Amino acid sequence: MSTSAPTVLIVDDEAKSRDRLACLLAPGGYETTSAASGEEALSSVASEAPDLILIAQTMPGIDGCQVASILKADPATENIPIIMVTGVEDTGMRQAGLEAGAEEFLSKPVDPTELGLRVRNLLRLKDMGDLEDQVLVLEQKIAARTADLLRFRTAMNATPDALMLVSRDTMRFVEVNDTTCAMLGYTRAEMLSLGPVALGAATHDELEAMFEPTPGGRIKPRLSEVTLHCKDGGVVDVEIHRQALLSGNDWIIVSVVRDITERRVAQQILQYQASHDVLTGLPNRAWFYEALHGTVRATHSASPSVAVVFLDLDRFKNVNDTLGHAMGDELLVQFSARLATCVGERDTVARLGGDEFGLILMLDQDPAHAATVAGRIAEVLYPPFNLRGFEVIVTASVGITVHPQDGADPEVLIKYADTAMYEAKQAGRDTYRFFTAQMNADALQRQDLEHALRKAVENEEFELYYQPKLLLGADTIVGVEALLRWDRPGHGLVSPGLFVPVLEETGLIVRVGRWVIDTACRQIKAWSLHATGAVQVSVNIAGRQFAEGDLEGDVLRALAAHDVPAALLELELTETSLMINTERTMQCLSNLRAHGIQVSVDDFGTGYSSLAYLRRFPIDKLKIDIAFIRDVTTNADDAAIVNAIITMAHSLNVQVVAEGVETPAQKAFLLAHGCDQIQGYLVSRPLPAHLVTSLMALHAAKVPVSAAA
Ligand SMILES: Nc1nc2c(ncn2[C@@H]2O[C@H](COP(=O)(O)O[C@H]3[C@@H](O)[C@H](n4cnc5c(=O)[nH]c(N)nc54)O[C@@H]3COP(=O)(O)O)[C@@H](O)[C@H]2O)c(=O)[nH]1
Repeated sequence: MSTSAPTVLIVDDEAKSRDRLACLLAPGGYETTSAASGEEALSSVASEAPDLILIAQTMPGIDGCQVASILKADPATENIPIIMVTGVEDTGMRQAGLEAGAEEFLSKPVDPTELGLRVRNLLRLKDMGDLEDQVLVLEQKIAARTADLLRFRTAMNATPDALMLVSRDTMRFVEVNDTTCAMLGYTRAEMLSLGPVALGAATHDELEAMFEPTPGGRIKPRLSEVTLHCKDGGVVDVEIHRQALLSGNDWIIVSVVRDITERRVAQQILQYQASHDVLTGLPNRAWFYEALHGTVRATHSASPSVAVVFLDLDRFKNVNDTLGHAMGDELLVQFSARLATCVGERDTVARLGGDEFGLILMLDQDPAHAATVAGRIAEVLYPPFNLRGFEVIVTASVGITVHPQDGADPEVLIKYADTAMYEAKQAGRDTYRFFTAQMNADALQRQDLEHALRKAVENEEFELYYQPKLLLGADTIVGVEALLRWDRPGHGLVSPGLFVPVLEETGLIVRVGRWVIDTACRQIKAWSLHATGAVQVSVNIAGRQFAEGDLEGDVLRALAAHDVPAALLELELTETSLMINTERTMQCLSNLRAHGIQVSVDDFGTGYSSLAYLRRFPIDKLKIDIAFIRDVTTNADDAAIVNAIITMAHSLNVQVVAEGVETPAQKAFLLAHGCDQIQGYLVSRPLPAHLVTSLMALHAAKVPVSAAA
């Protein structure tokens, strides 16, 4: 509704009438305009619509009725009230005017009071009509806005993500969806009284930073992962995608918030699996290395010094081999639990792989604390492990190195701990060793030896020497033992006592052992073709040759390749190698023996087996270890043991060879007690094949063999 003066358009072809009407309306405060014809009236309305029209019914050209019907037919002008002014009091004319759309009639001469009343009433009615129209328009707008809002809310609530709109002015939420409320446990009203800062979603500064444009003038969206606080005190991990937007004249931040609890849990599980050992639940090697790097970096703040400890279970392989892998696993699980009780809260225990474990110990003051822990480990290992009814006793070898005294680099510390552990093994197991500089020198030397041995295998730097065995009583050479020799370039002959253990540890013995068998068979053949005649040759077989190689195949192939009778080859095995991998070893020996190959047990007496135990194996000979022969003539115990071995072996139909016989007195003792053969420096040192050939020739010519040696 207009607040300015109402406008009235006066239409009449007579100027006098127009003026009179204008005069009559002036006191009412109306603003009047005039038109002299129907055409002029229509154009005036088109340019500016009046609030009311006073129009003469009869006019030349377009008359009052025509103007009325045109205006009433147009929605833009249909609401303008029209008073038709007529000079003719005629019912037909009046009816035509009403039909054309005029609201009122006035007769000329127009009564001023009536004119005033009719104009006022019609304008009031029009105002009311305008108001209704406006209310209607407003209602329509409100309905449209409500529908918009509903659509917006429905859309917001339809997404599984939480949506939050934040006003920049207040830094509070101005709109949130149902998911937000469900996620955080607040009602919508409660949410609208809060802001992102209160939920822990961001700091005020971080939110303000959202509005900083890039150098190119863009407001960039941001992605972040945070933990939101819920109403009940709980938390929820979320990923928030934020974008600052201009909404009308206000800036808002639109945040799309996604619950990533499941993703985080999955990540944590993956992380755990990547850093922990599945079997024992202990941290794994990768984690241990990472922890050691971190500890060494922080040593000065965390602890003045740190011990790195490597631990290896002794003869764990035996448990796997004899009781099976499931029992081996069970042992590792039980051991891990015991090990964890040996360290403090700040220390680390990890499984490095197999039966190898690593510890990082915080040594507040005293490096000897590491020795205390090693002692505790020995103690917790003392009670036997119960593996589904089987009682198993286990010991461990422990190597310790201390940072920063021994080294600063984690890799070096790990190497040193490993070296110290190796030394503990070498010292007889079930003990611990602190790393020393000498150990490092030894380790480097061993590394050098290992490297040179690998080259020796490639370059075929090995040779076989042979040591004769004498048949007691007859004093004839009945065989020889093949002994490996290595002429190391630049070093000369290296003692087998030094390099054979390295060949065994590295597994190179499998390849070298195959070469020994082949070379021995070639030599048997050579002697068979020589005047000396056939000679039985025994070769030493290492335990790993049973476990890893194809010993049976190697032996049969060598015999066939050199066309050698099986009876001329003897295999010498230590008691220990017989006890490892028992089933496989026994099967292999039985098969070879079935081909006629002889089997002898070397170094007898140094292991823990009894003769009764050895009966299970298909063996032909026992070689009494040099340790019992050395003092056999002076030590009553050794004499008794040797005597007992000879008697028991004979009762089992097994021949006896005495090793390391150096004196005629030893020989006499052994002859007197029924020993079958002797081997030792008294007969001959190990010799190259051609010298053994000469020795056998001399022997055949009845030259005393001791003189030839
Ligand atoms: N798996 C393999 N092991 C092998 C092979 N060749 C040798 N070896 C083993 O190396 C160890 C040391 O051997 P070696 O230095 O050759 O010593 C042998 C003899 O020289 C020594 N011996 C012989 N008689 C005497 C003696 O009167 N006194 C004395 N002090 N030593 C003597 O004994 C060694 C032979 O021992 P054994 O094998 O137990 O019969 C040694 O363990 C070898 O077995 C190989 O090819 N494979």
